[in-house]
Amino acid sequence: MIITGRIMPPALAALQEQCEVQQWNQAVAPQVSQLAEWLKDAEGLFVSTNIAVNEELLAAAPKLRVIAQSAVGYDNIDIQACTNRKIPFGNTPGVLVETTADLAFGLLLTAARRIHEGWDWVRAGKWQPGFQLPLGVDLFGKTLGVVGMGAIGAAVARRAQASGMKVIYNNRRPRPDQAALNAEYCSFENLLTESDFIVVLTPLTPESRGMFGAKEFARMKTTAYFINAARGAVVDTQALYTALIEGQIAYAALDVTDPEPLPADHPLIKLPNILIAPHIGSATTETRNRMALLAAENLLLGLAGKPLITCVNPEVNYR
Ligand SMILES: NC(=O)C1=CN([C@@H]2O[C@H](COP(=O)(O)OP(=O)(O)OC[C@H]3O[C@@H](n4cnc5c(N)ncnc54)[C@H](O)[C@@H]3O)[C@@H](O)[C@H]2O)C=CC1
Ligand SMILES: O=C(O)C(=O)CO
Repeated sequence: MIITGRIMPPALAALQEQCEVQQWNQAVAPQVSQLAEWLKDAEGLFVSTNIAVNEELLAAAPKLRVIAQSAVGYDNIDIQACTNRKIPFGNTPGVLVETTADLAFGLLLTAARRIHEGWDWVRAGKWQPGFQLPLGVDLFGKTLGVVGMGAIGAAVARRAQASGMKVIYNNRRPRPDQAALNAEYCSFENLLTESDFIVVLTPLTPESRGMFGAKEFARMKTTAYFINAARGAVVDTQALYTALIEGQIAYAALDVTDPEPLPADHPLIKLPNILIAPHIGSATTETRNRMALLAAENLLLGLAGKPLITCVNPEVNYR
């Protein structure tokens, strides 16, 4: 089997105990051509989100019987192409929910209270008597709009409610547990106009790609804070840049960008009203171990011809 990047040691050990493992050990993800020799004979593939599993890769790996990814989002995977070849694909839902919600809500709180700007001032020796930093904004009493009220969205909603915020949300459909969530379903258009803070947690799909563009930013409050912890391409980056420089919205906080990594000279980085984290939503030791172990378990099950625990294309999962 092949591992296309570095993975957490316990998961690596579990895989090495049971299979012959070929691992790509460089920081930059491999091209299909660089894996060609390994792919010819590989029966299992352990990937991460920085590699595309597409027709080209699958055609180079005729013996593949299972693919596992240590991430919940799978916009980098051509699921139909896997299904056509009867290859089950497993992701890692659930195990990263609270950790990613902490980061998304942490971005919201940090941006609202300008914690990162304050620290920059202190570190630069600018802390003088009197207060010269721009003031932050309160969370309590404000409205949070969650776009994509799935597992992580709901965990963010709970954090916001504990901070005294009202929560509204937009989803593909209203949630059956809406009363327990204590959050009101509303149209995408109304969410844009009513929210003081917007947190995006949808998967990246053909429908959600570019769903935040010039028209959507123009509808938001000029005081709105926009937080994206989903995937960079859900947002039109140029439109976000324009909205921030023209004051159509107040602030953005991003854990994901388009492109990724964001080049060091990218115009977004120079803006005063933005906070960007390098895609660290699930990046704690505990959660990265849980994710890698679940992916390793999926992979070993698939190789044994048994059902994967979390399979995105159940019609070809083993039975
Ligand atoms: N920043 C990071 O490190 C991480 C990012 N993610 C991203 O967050 C996404 C969500 O993860 P989960 O909450 O576990 O998934 P989930 O499947 O539980 O929730 C996704 C929700 O989005 C809704 N949705 C789908 N398309 C939509 C659309 N066009 N408009 C409105 N709502 C839509 C679905 O109905 C569902 O309720 C992942 O797909 C991934 O891309 C996930 C983990 C870590
Ligand atoms: O799980 C995911 O989808 C991620 O983005 C990485 O944690």
